[in-house]
Amino acid sequence: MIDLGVNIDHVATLRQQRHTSYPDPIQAALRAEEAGADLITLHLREDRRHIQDADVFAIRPLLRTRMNLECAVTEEMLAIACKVLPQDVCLVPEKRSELTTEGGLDVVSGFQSVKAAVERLQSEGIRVSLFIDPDAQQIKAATDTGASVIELHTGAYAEAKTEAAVLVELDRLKRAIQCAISAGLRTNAGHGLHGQNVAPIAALDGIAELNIGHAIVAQAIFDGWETAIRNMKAAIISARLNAQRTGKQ
Ligand SMILES: CC(=O)[C@@H](O)[C@H](O)COP(=O)(O)O
Ligand SMILES: NCC(=O)COP(=O)(O)O
Repeated sequence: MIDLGVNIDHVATLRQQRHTSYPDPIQAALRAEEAGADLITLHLREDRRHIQDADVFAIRPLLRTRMNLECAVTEEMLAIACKVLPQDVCLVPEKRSELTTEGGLDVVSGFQSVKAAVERLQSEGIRVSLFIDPDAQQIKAATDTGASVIELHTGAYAEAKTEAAVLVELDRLKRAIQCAISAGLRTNAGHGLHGQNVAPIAALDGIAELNIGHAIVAQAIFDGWETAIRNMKAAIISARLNAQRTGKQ
């Protein structure tokens, strides 16, 4: 109905803070699957601030669900992805100085390099997703690269400060979903989602998967890892069922 991808990046952030061996992202991934994660998402950043190459290689054969590897469109990352062979790769923009991924990949400006990356990954049997802003031009360009999936960046929605601004962002997302679905794209979403803001996004018919990390790791401090995942999954499924029952999105 709607998949939950649990992003384990910030389990690794905590480990890297002290260069200890714990908390272990491998254990986080396997226990996330037990708690109901439909896939495991992890972002191998160029600066290796959280997930390390060894984590990606170790986790890949152990997963019973699927791996969604997020990475930048660089020769180094594409070569790693072609060695790891995750089921999904999500191509994301990266800025070294950013705290987190600030916006979507500019597929319009970087069309040739994104298209070449999509073709290279697909030739290895990897499904490719493009992490983009909810924008019709970006969706058109994403479709033209031959990618079959997009992930809509929900950061602007998550950061909207007033009710009116939230509604504007939700409307942008709704229009983007319609546009993507008409183009035949599987449409995922994520970034900045948490227990208090996830329901309106999960309710949007057409969203196939939500990727959520930072808030689950944060909530796990209070509730425990598995409970935080189970509660997030219950929240998104209940929002979707409620929308289907009432016809309201
Ligand atoms: C691309 C994306 O949205 C995720 O990778 C998520 O933001 C977690 O990683 P960072 O916090 O390092 O951006
Ligand atoms: N692609 C978004 C993602 O994987 C999770 O983002 P966040 O929940 O850590 O902000």
